[in-house]
Amino acid sequence: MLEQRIQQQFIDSADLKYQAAQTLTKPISAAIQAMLACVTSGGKVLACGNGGSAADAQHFSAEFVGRFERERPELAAISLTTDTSILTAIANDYHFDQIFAKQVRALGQPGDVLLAMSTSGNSANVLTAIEAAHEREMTVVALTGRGGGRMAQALRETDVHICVPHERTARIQEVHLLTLHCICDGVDAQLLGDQE
Ligand SMILES: O=C(CO)[C@@H](O)[C@H](O)[C@H](O)[C@H](O)COP(=O)(O)O
Ligand SMILES: [Zn+2]
Repeated sequence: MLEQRIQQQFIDSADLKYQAAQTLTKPISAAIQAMLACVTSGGKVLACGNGGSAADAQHFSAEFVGRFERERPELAAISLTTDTSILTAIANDYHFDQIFAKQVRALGQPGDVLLAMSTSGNSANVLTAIEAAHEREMTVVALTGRGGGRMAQALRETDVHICVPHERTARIQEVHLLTLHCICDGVDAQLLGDQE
């Protein structure tokens, strides 16, 4: 019974990945172009999300700043989920909804990219970060699921929306992680050429 349950999780995750390969290829390609244009013109990616998506923001920033699979120049990315002094001060003095938005207003410059992740598309602190990014003339790359929630309405035409066609947070997160690795791989390929 337990083993069957485990196998079903693998099957569901793999099925969703096959399905998402059809629908997400175009927006992921657009995200790669947006991030490449940003970092090659002196910009940076600011990444945010809650819970598992906070971990994804950090995972992504580590691969941009450190490396992904190949040696290449460092790429500018900052996860907005890591500084506990900033996070606790903003949540304590203002509101939890502001923890990312105030950092975006502090650090964001025109031409930077906000990588905004929410499986529901409804996290208020991610939504306010998107508004702040628009104020700063940044492009938003949004990773969502469940139809995109309120984030789908908040995005502009010039933004990129990668919406995983599923309802379950865990499955959506699994495709988000694959998407982030596709972005790292695509940016590296554009910078260094296709690997032989
Ligand atoms: O990782 C998980 C569940 O798989 C959780 O930590 C999850 O990320 C948290 O419940 C988040 O607060 C969910 O937020 P969101 O994806 O709806 O924006
Ligand atoms: Zn999770």
